Formats: sequence, C-alpha cells, structure tokens
Amino acid sequence: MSALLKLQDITVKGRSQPRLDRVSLQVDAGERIALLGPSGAGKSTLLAVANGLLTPQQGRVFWQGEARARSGRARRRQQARIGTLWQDLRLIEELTVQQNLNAARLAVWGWPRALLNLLMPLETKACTTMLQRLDLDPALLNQPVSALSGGQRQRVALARLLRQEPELLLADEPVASLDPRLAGELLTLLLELANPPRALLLSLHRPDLLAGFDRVLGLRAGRLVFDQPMASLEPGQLEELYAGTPGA
Ligand SMILES: Nc1ncnc2c1ncn2[C@@H]1O[C@H](COP(=O)(O)OP(=O)(O)OP(=O)(O)O)[C@@H](O)[C@H]1O
Repeated sequence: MSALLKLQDITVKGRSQPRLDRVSLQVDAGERIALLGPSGAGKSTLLAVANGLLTPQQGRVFWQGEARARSGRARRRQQARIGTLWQDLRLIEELTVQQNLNAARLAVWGWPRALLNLLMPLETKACTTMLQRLDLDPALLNQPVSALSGGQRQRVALARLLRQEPELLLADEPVASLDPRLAGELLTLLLELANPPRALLLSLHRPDLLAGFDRVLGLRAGRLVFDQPMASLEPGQLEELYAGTPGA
C-alpha cells in the first residue's frame, strides 16, 4: 500500500510541555487506524496537524510523498483530499441539507459557483445519491439542518464528508457524546465508508470500541507510545496508556 500521509518528527509546543513530542507515523491507503490516549494526550493536536489546520514548530508533513505546501492553492488542493468529521459536526444550521452537502465542494468550486449554490442549490443528483448511500430520505435535501434529529445530523455530516471525495478521513472523538447505540452505529458507518483505498484515522476515548480497526496508536503526554496492528494489542498496554488518569 502507498503512503497517504507521513508525519516525521513532529513537535508542537505547548504552554508548559509539548502538545506533540517528536511524533512520527505513516498512514497508508486503505488503513483504518484508531488513535487512543487519555485526555490531554495530544490526539486533537495530532489530527489538526494531519489535516493541515496546525503547522508544527518542528518536523515535516508529507502528503502522498510530497512535502506539505506552506500556503496557497497547492496547500488547499492537498487539504481538499483530507476530510474531517468533527465532534460537534459543524453543520450550518440555517442552511438546507443540500447546501450543507455542497459546502464540501467549495474548495474545488471557486466563489462564483459557491455563491450561486446559496441562491439555487446545485448538483441535486449527486446530493441525492449521497443521502441514499447513508440511508437518508432524499426529501430531506430541502430541509434546514435545524429540523433534523441527532441521528440524521450525523449521517448528513458523513454524507458531506463523502461529498468532499477525500482519500483520508479523520475523525476527532466522533462518539464521545453519543449513547452506546448511536456510537456503535456511527463507528460501523465510518468503518464502512473508509473502504480501501480510502484510509481512516479516528481518535477514541473508548478501547471497548476497537473492533474493525486494523491498527492502533497510543498517545500519552504528546508521545507516541505504541503503533501496531490491532491484533497484537495487549490489555497491559492499555492499562499503561491510561495509568493514573481519571477513569483509569
Ligand atoms: N490551542 C491550544 N494552545 C495551547 N495548548 C493547547 C491548545 N489546545 C490544547 N492544548 C494543550 O495541548 C495538550 C494536548 O491537547 P489535545 O486537545 O490535543 O489532547 P486530546 O488528547 O485531544 O485531549 P481530549 O481527549 O481531552 O480531547 C493539552 O495539554 C492541552 O491543554
């Protein structure tokens, strides 16, 4: 498999200690990776470096073998290949489902088409297909997001993510605030959507939900303490990862 994302010796400084401390890892096409670690370990920071929102003080980031562009069109083009599912979903409440889905295309559309989409939502057929793929009724396309249930919102957020046509999916603790049923459903969906060659890197607080992942990373105090196939993870490694933290 080929490398999608490579982080090399990444350090992000923090107030008293580094948020990430010389972290190196690679995400290959088709991998489904769970990122574990106690609160404050640096999981969100690592995902922010991965999606390009945060530039590390030290180290290098490569996307498909090329050094990450510092700014401009090349950077946006690289970032458009990486889709992020945020814990709070970041849907735009007052806009319709279709306008929200199309928000995923703004990076490639340019502003005239983006403006037109606000007046007259575009690409209805592609949006309908996306909703159907996520078992949502296409009649929802014209509904404002504010009218949807919690479960529908999650699926719309996933549909928007897919509409971006990313090669790498990132998700920052997507199940943290969900009841067990919704959490299980969302993880199953994400694992299904991350079908090869697409890859998934997902941070998680819950080691009980690791089924279906190929690889697991353990982060503690900004350091990568393990990076291995899921099948070889030992219970003792989890105990050590969470030792001395609340709830451990
Ligand atoms: N914007 C920021 N500026 C400075 N330090 C920050 C900032 N955001 C987070 N930190 C610090 O960086 C460290 C890592 O935080 P991060 O949010 O990446 O951890 P996390 O593993 O995602 O935690 P959680 O599971 O609680 O979300 C923590 O010590 C945190 O206080």
